[in-house]
Amino acid sequence: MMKTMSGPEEAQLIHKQRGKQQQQRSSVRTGRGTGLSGMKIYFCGSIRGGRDDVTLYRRIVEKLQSYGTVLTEHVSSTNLTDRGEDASAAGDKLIHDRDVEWLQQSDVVVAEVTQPSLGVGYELGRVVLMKKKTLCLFRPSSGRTLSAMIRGADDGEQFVVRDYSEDEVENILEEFFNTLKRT
Ligand SMILES: O=c1[nH]c(=O)n([C@H]2C[C@H](O)[C@@H](COP(=O)(O)O)O2)cc1CO
Repeated sequence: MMKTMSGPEEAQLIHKQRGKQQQQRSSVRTGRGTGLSGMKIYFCGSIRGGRDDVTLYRRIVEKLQSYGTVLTEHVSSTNLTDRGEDASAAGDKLIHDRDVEWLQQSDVVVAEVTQPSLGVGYELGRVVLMKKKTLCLFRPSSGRTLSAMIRGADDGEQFVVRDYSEDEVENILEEFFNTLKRT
């Protein structure tokens, strides 16, 4: 279980995040190890909404890393519990502000929306206003019905919702990034 952070620990977290951002900026500039010349990808997946799909998030992030830098790689970490990165209110503000900044920096957004999550819903609402190319992935086999506020936001172009089964995930991502190459 993750504990609440002290002031110095929080400062260390910010320092680590800044380092990561700088590293990401430099790999984006060089395009090293990236498919679509250093694309920045924001991946959304449930954290406090429940971690049932974390192994699938890992698979998605691994595939996304062949196309660019995944700003939110931590979402797919099996070490991250449903308590999130930090339980204190100060930590929450850091997480929120950092993630909104990453959303703004991102070129494309991919969200796994099967496990309902307030945070993912919020991120997608912000992203619609930012007019970023967005792919939402939903598994009907879960027995859930996706929120109308996500399914109904599909405009067939900028914001797309795709039903899929787990075994197709890599192919669907390939298809999506191939269409980006053509646009
Ligand atoms: O610790 C966190 N770190 C973090 O980056 N997030 C962001 C990224 C995820 O796409 C999304 C998950 O939201 P939620 O925790 O409400 O399920 O919010 C959310 C939390 C915890 O809410």
